[in-house]
Amino acid sequence: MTQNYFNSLPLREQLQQLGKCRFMARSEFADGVEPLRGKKLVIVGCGAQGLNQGLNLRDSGLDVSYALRQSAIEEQRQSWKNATGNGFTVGTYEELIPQADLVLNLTPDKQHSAVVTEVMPLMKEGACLSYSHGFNIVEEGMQIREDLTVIMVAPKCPGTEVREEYKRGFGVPTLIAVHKENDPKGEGLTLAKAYAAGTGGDRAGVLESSFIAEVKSDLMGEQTILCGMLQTGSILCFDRMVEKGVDPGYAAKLVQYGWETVTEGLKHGGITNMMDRLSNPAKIRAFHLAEELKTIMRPLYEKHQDDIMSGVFSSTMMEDWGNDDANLLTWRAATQDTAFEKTDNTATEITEQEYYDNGILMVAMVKAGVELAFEVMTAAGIIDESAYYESLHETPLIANLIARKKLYEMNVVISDTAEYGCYLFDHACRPLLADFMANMETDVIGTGLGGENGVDNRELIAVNEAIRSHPVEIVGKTLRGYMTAMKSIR
Ligand SMILES: NC(=O)C1=CN([C@@H]2O[C@H](COP(=O)(O)OP(=O)(O)OC[C@H]3O[C@@H](n4cnc5c(N)ncnc54)[C@H](OP(=O)(O)O)[C@@H]3O)[C@@H](O)[C@H]2O)C=CC1
Ligand SMILES: CC[C@](O)(C(C)=O)C(=O)O
Ligand SMILES: [Mg+2]
Ligand SMILES: [Mg+2]
Repeated sequence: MTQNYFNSLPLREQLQQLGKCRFMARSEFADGVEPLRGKKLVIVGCGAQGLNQGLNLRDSGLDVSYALRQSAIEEQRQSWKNATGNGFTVGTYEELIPQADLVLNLTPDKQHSAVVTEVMPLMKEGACLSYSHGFNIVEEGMQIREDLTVIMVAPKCPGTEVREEYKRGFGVPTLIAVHKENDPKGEGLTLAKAYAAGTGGDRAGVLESSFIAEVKSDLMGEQTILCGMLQTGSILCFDRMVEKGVDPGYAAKLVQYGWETVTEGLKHGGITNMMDRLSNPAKIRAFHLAEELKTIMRPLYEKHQDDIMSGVFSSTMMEDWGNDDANLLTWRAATQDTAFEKTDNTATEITEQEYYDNGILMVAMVKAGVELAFEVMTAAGIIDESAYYESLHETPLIANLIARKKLYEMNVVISDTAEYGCYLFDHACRPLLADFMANMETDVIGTGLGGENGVDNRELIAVNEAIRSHPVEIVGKTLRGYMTAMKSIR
């Protein structure tokens, strides 16, 4: 039985690693993928991250192949199809791992202990093992052979986006880290930088972080604003509209595409721009609704962060892993069974502006969720830049997944830890918001404010000031500025 690594550290070390976050200069990537050129990169697993990272790394000139478990090869499962269908060499662990200079573990987190235990004895002396999420190291306390270097390259995006951005000539923001206990040759950072350059991450912004900061912020973001809040908001907004007589097909469409539309505004100009897309009276309504939501939900957000910090969340989830995912599978089935999921959309067109005008409550939920996640993360010692990526930055990407095929699709594409945490949040948040929702009328969700258009100038000025001065807006403006600058110099 391994021990939670974070909990084993003295407080000062915990705080130091939680606060580790340095935005790296583009010049630090001047060597590009050179440190990995000619080396053998073997990816274990060919799913959401495995396939897309592998395609990028190969297109960047690196030698990539896939080690899959024997059964996946024999049964020609999806992972085998993904890899062979894209012309990659595929082999068993025994065939490929012993020659690998870098083994990229891109299997689901719940398999990491088993996979690493099997792969590690096959790895050659002095090779490097990488992860895209620090769960196994931080929460499970996985012990890695002393001669091996252990790094993390964690794209802050779903795998599909990792590939799409690369094909557009860019990349996605990425956190890199070296596990302090496993850097025998002092080459971890060089390898992590080359790997991040190979995926295109260096063109979008790389944070030098720690395994701990990545895990504690990633889990928080995905459970609360990214997936939990959007799932809860979808179900509550749909059900309330139908209850109040809105056509179910219209309600389903407004919710399914509404998140994507309003968070497109967020992507370009933060909460300020998303709120500016509303009329002045609607903005003031959304602002007050968001304030109310923040008051009601703050204890829940804090509970999620506390449980993540203490290890309660991970041990609860690991119990479910040991129980053949009994809870996860029940919750997944229940999500598929919601009225929102099962209702067909109307064929009637909803214009871009109508999504804002008739979705004031959805805008308020996004604002409240992003701000709360950011506030609670930073209060726990996570640095603003990390908190921004794990809240505001990723929200539009997850909203895109809902636009594709509603909540089921979102839960399929995100990682297993994200899916589990999303259900936990959703099941606690829906009852918490029951009284609040009972007061919502169709003017804020479904039909819009109509002729209501008077505002008090002083109130509008105060609301605008409060929106613009939130810390997530300050750091967001800087980070989006870097991304725009990087795009424009290519
Ligand atoms: N999903 C995402 O967008 C993100 C994921 N990450 C991280 O990336 C890592 C990979 O996650 P993700 O891409 O979602 O994983 P997926 O669930 O998409 O892919 C899993 C792959 O691993 C294989 N696999 C499953 N079980 C085992 C096992 N026991 N032994 C060996 N191979 C196995 C599967 O193939 P088969 O079953 O055919 O063998 C499949 O190819 C995780 O650490 C995750 O936290 C980080 C950022 C975002
Ligand atoms: C949903 C969030 C994420 O953390 C991600 C795509 O970054 C995941 O684990 O899937
Ligand atoms: Mg993430
Ligand atoms: Mg995650």
